[in-house]
Amino acid sequence: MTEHLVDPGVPRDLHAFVAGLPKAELHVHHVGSASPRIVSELAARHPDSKVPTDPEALVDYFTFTDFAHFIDVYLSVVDLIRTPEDVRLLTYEVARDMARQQVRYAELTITPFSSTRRGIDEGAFMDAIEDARKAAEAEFGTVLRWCFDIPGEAGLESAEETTRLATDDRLRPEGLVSFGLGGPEIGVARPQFKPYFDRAIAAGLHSVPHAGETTGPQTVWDALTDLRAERIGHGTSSARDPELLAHLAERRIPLEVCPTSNIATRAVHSLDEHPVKEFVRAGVLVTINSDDPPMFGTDLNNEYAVAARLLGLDERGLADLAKDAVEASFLDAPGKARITDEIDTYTAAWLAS
Ligand SMILES: Nc1ncnc2c1ncn2[C@@H]1O[C@H](CCC(=O)c2cccc(C(=O)O)c2)[C@@H](O)[C@H]1O
Ligand SMILES: [Zn+2]
Repeated sequence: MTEHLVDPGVPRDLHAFVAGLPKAELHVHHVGSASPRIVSELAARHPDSKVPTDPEALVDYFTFTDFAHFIDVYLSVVDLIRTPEDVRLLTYEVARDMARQQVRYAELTITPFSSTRRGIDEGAFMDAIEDARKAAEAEFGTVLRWCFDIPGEAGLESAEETTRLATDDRLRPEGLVSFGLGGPEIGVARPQFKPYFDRAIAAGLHSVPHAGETTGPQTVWDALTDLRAERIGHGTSSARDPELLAHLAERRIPLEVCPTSNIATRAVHSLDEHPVKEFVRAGVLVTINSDDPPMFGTDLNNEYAVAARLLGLDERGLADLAKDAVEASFLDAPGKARITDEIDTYTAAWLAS
């Protein structure tokens, strides 16, 4: 964890434990993971961009007034990715940053529509992410899988295009495991995307839409009923509906909780008011994630430290949280067993020292 991300409410040795803990991340966006280092490199390639390259100016640039402002800024970073080589660089360097945090496995949410509509050739796009995935696994030991998401606000044209890219056997990349829906929720009702999710699910993809991040619990119900969600991106407003919490707990539908993101986009007022405690109390399977880490001034290790503070966890509690993410992932059984064993071995050695 970088020095500025030390949560003062968490003991230093717990931070050190988290830094070395093998982890899986299930909710993290491709473009939203571009660190200042990566943004600078991309901006140097495309100097006409309005995105600042200086890390200090980026901190201001990445301060959001609300969710809509966040999406505007997000799209300005999307505009920096113009060639298949940009896509490859971003993907490979994001994996390097993950490996530094002992992330062994990540499902990275990619919005291919945003790149193809900006003129990147679809085949070259797929080759770029796959090439980076294979290089990252070989060189950093981090296994990447993809979730292709529909940018809902871009309309049904984007839903059609994303579904085509995710299901056409000639295009669909080997690393693709799931299908999502992102962007603003207000005015973007989930049920209209049912036919697209039906096609993606029929093609063998898992359903993982964002829901209940910026709208109420009905959006989560819609994601469950119409989009057959197997996990929910955020699901923050589920806390307002006890029946929904009971349903999520009973069906073992995990929530992909991203605490700092919810504060940065002003979906939740403060960390102390974050409903993660209520989720755990209701027996819902919680996974901890970073969403768009550099844009929110966080990283996955910091999100685990925040969770430790909000949930009162010690080393064993944090190891259980890390194992829950592995369990909720779409990794195969031997892959899950390998990371789970590694978490147990690491934790036992730490506690014995
Ligand atoms: N916390 C988040 N919660 C939700 N989504 C998040 C979050 N973080 C990142 N995203 C990403 O933002 C994208 C938004 C893209 C979008 O709205 C849009 C609209 C119109 C045109 C275009 C275009 O490309 O031309 C794009 C989503 O697809 C998603 O992957
Ligand atoms: Zn997200």
